Amino acid sequence: MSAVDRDAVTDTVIETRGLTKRFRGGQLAVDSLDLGVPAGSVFGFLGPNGSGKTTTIRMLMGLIAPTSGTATLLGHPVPRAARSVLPQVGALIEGPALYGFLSGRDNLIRYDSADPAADPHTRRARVAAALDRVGLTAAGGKKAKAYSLGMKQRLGLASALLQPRRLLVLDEPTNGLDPQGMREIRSLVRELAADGTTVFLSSHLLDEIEQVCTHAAVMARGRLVVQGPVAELAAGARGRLVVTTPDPARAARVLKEHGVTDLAVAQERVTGELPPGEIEPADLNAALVRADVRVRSFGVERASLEDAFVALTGEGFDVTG
Ligand SMILES: Nc1ncnc2c1ncn2[C@@H]1O[C@H](COP(=O)(O)OP(=O)(O)OP(=O)(O)O)[C@@H](O)[C@H]1O
Repeated sequence: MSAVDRDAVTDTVIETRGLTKRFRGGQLAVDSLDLGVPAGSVFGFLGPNGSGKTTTIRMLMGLIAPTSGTATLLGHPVPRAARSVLPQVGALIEGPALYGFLSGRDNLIRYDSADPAADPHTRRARVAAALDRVGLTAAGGKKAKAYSLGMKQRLGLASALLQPRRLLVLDEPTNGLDPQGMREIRSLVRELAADGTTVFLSSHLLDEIEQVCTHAAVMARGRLVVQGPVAELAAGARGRLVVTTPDPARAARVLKEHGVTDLAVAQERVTGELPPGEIEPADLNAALVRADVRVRSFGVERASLEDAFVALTGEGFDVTG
C-alpha cells in the first residue's frame, strides 16, 4: 500500500523549514526559507530573476537535494517521500517537453502511457478530458510544432492534469506569452483553483500575482521577504497621498509641516508619503483647509504589492534582477 494516505487532511500543502541551497560554486541560492502554502490557495511565489524561485521549486519536486532544512508536500517529507507523494502533484517546470512532430493529442497519449498507474483502457477519455480542460479540443489533432507558445503551455498544463491533482506547481507559467496567452493561463489557473486544486506558481510579474493569487510570498536574493494573503501584503504598505489644488506650493508646505515626506509637485497635483503613526488622512485634509488651501480632490492611492515590496526591501522591483 502507498505510504501516502490520499485522504490525508493537510491545511498546509507546502511547508518548508530553514530550507537552504548552496550550490557547489558557493552560491547561496535559497537561504533558510520558511514557507507555508495553505490548502485551497492560489499561491504566488514572487521575486526578481535570480531570487531563488526555481531552485526552491526544484527542491520541492525532489529534483535537487537541499543543503539543509526540511520540506513537506501534502504533509509528507520530500525528497524522502517524493515517490509516493508526487503522483498527487502536477508540475510544469521550465516549459513542457513536447514532440513537435506529434499532435497535441498524441503528446498527451505519450505522457499518459509513460505513467504506470494510468489505466490504458480509459486513456483516450482521460486525454480528451485534459484537452477539453485547457481548451485545446479543436486543436488536438494539430502537430505540436504548429502550436503557439500559449497553446504549448496549455498542452503542458493538460499533461499535468491527466490525473486528478491536489497541488499544481507551475514555474513561471506565463513567461514569454503574449497578453492573450497570459489571460488564458490566468483564467485556467482560476478555474483549477475553483475546483479545489491548490496552485503554487512562481512569477516575476507583480501585477500577475495581484490578479490571480490569493496568497503570495516575496523572495529577494534567496531570502523570504514576506508572505501572507495578497490583500494584507498590499495593505502593509501605506498608499500615497494625492492632492489636487490650484495652490500646490502652499499645500506642499502645509503637508510637510504635518509630517508628509517625499513630496512631489507636478502642476496642480501634490503627492507624498503619509507620515507613520496616528495621523489620519482626514486630519491632513482639515489642515489644508484651515490653511486656506483650495482642495479640489484629496485621496490616498491604493497601495499595490509593488509598494509593499519597495517598502519592505527598500529597493525597486527590478525584473531583470
Ligand atoms: N545549478 C546551479 N549552480 C550554481 N548556481 C545556480 C544554479 N542554479 C541556480 N543558481 C544560482 O542561484 C540563484 C537563484 O537562481 P534561481 O534560478 O533559483 O532564481 P529564480 O528566482 O528562479 O530566477 P529565474 O526566474 O531567473 O529562474 C541565481 O543566482 C543563480 O545564478
